[in-house]
Amino acid sequence: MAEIHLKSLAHSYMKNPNGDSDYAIREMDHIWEDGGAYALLGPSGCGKSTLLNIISGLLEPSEGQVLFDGVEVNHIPPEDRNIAQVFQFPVIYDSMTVYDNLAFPLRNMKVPEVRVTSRVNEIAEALELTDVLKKKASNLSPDEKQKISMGRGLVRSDVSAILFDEPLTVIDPHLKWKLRRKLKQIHEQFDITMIYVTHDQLEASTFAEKIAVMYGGQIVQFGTPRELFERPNHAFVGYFIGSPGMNIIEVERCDKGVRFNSTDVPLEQSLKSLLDSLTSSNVKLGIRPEFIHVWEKKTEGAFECNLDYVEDLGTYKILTLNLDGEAIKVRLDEDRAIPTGKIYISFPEQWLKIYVDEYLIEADVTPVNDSSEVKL
Ligand SMILES: Nc1ncnc2c1ncn2[C@@H]1O[C@H](COP(=O)(O)OP(=O)(O)OP(=O)(O)O)[C@@H](O)[C@H]1O
Repeated sequence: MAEIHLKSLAHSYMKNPNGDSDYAIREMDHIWEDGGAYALLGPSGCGKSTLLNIISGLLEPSEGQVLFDGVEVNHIPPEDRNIAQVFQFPVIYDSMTVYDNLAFPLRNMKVPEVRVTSRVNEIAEALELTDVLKKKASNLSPDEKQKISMGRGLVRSDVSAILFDEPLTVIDPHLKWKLRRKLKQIHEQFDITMIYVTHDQLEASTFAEKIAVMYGGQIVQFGTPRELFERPNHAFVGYFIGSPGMNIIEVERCDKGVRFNSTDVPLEQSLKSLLDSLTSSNVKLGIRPEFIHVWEKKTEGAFECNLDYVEDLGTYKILTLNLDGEAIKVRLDEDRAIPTGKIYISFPEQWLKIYVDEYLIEADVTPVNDSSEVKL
């Protein structure tokens, strides 16, 4: 196992890059600690596969270093890096039995057959493949095939890390959840560093202890699911995490705090002072739909809105409100009645976030309580 350190790492597919937009990975420093279960989450094209391929050695970075336990591996080929990679589509030998598929990486390394047998049986049991060990791989379902791919990564005891590149893409939705749980169990059992690439926040948060959110070739936040939800460091994280994502409104400074159209939103004094000390005019207000208070009557500090429409999603409802020309999403529990007539909303101070040049600014930093699970 190994700690994976990406040091001043950047990658451009171009020979002579000229500016940020020519880079698939913009300069980053990041450490994946030994034995962690991580997700790399981000939209299509943000650089996830490029980063994974750099770690596995399929791609050499154009700048910076990849260090395994402090040793640079930039020029070490994938087969000598002790990294297993599981791709979207299962990489297995269809004509071989499941047993021979799992044994293949060990036999390649000339591991004695007795040890091959015990390791293959151990991995097959962990992945619930014992009953199909003698079957030809070609006769199996896509999820069983993907489990063989995972097993081929796990079977080598010298593996430093397993990288999963959207491994559940070809799996039926009802089996995805089962396989994710299995992966989590496997991580606990074998204690291997795992990095799981996905663009699906639910997959990321059910698998990973910590999630790296990528956007535009950079890791914009690395944190627990709760940290990403309660304190998005970057406006993109606010928008991308949560269903629906954070309400993000472009604002300008005013006497009390910030303003959009003719609506003034007061800010707590220390936050306002911090905002006033910065010069950028790229200022945004963020508030999660879950944290907005809904009132049925005019209430001090609450804003009057019109209800545009309601989506009933069973366990909760999403209201789309019009607040002074801005569409604001509010999430209400199923047992809350939808107010009729005018609706009044307020933004509790602790959940009101201010972003300057897309990054969160905070006057008082209180730690996020990570003891309970977060629902995304
Ligand atoms: N071989 C390549 N040559 C040139 N540009 C590439 C190559 N591979 C990827 N890119 C570009 O690099 C950027 C990052 O791509 P990458 O595939 O790493 O993103 P991703 O987050 O994995 O996306 P997806 O989820 O769609 O696979 C994109 O702009 C992409 O077009």
